[in-house]
Amino acid sequence: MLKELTSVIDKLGDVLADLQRQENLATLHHAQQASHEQNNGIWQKLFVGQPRSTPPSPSASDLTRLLADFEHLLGRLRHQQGQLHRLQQFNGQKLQQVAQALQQSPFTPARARALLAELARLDGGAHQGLLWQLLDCYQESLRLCLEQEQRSRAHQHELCSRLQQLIDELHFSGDVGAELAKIQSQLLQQRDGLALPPLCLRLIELTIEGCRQERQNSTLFLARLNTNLGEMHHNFAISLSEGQALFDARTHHGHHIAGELRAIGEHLVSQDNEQLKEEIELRLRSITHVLVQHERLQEREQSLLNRMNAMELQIQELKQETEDFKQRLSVQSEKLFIDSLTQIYNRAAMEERLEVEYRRWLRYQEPLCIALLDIDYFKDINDRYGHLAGDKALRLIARTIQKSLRDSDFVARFGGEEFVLLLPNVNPDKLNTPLEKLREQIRNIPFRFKDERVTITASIGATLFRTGDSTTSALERADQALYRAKHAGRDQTVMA
Ligand SMILES: Nc1nc2c(ncn2[C@@H]2O[C@H](COP(=O)(O)OP(=O)(O)OP(=O)(O)O)[C@@H](O)[C@H]2O)c(=O)[nH]1
Repeated sequence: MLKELTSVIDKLGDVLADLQRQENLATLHHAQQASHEQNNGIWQKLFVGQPRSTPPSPSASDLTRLLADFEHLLGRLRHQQGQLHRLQQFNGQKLQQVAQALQQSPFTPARARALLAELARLDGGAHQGLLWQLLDCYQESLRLCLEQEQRSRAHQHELCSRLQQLIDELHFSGDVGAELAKIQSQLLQQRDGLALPPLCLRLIELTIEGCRQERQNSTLFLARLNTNLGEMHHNFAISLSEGQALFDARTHHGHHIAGELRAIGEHLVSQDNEQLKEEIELRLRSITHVLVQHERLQEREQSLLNRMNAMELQIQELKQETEDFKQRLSVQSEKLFIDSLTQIYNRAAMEERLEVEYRRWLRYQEPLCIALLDIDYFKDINDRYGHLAGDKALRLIARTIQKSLRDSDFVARFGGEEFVLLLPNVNPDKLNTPLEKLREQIRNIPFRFKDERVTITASIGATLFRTGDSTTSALERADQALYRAKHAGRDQTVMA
């Protein structure tokens, strides 16, 4: 997919370069035509009547706008290409790790091993992220089968809900989509832990199948786009050389006419009458000949302009198609960075953003805070009011955190009931204030489960980046601070 995208981006780059050349030519053409008309205007009026007004070139007036649009589009596509590439690398590594762990496990059955081999051959593309999570669930379900019944029930429930969330993120249509929906409802009533591993495997198979189909569709779409761009590139090249040839010919004719007129002027002063008459007749025949050719050139120019009009339409259509494609890409990469339950950023997005903020911190040394927020006794909420109540609480808490932060701050669901916050450019002396305010806001959310008013609290561990820190060392320090907050009785903020 990335390869096809790269080739489309390259083609767009070619078309953009053509557009730029076309614009330069149009500008030059207009400038030279203006000066040419100024020089010969009087003579033209004398011999040809009013100068024929050339219809305004559509490309000249609209090219600048098109160029800016194309450049913008190209820039955004390149940016998205980079983002996708990094994310695919991350997900690819994760996929490899989980697959390796499964390969090495003595409990992995033959069907799963066959699927792992298939996965190694498949380029999962945009779905690598989901695939490694599904493999992770599968590994977990195998482990649950081997565990004691008592402990495994809660975990089994959790795993079912995780799998349902993952299915939510898959947007396959047709048979694959229908079977996924069936599995999702099976997961709702899942009682038997032993049935989970085969269900997981079926999910992985379906994801691979869906991936293949989606890849096929994307490849077809990109191939069509690529062909269209290729044709456009070709047409541009032809029009460009045709335009250049016409321009050269018109300039040549202009010089010719000017030369003839100059010669007439010279003869007027130096020759006697009879000779002068012959000379002028000869010159006029020559000028008439040039003017006929000139008319033909103008017809050719008119047809070139018509072709360019048609090409502009083609460009607009192509732009629309590329815009649609960009939209699809955006939706896809957004989905890759958004947590499906809470609709805030997920861990992958956090890792991207952390890198960006860290590099900015290294460069400008403005205070950067990283904080971990973990909901207290969340397991009790699940156990007492059910998993769905737990999910609802997570959604509300995520929304509360998001609302409480400044626009420049960042929050992501780190996993389970844990969130990570990045607060750039904070006042180190007043760092506690926004974090304590946030903790209070969570505590004051009016939860109501089974007609009971429930207070949910959170613990926060936070730290500022220090000289010599890496992203990992700062994150570990925030984690230790969170650990201390939990052990000191929860519902508090600890700075490290
Ligand atoms: N409903 C729901 N629960 C989840 C989700 N992800 C993780 N959990 C639950 O979050 C709970 C976390 O439990 P623990 O790690 O023991 O932590 P805790 O109960 O919050 O206790 P402390 O963190 O020590 O205060 C587990 O029961 C998980 O099942 C989810 O997406 N939805």
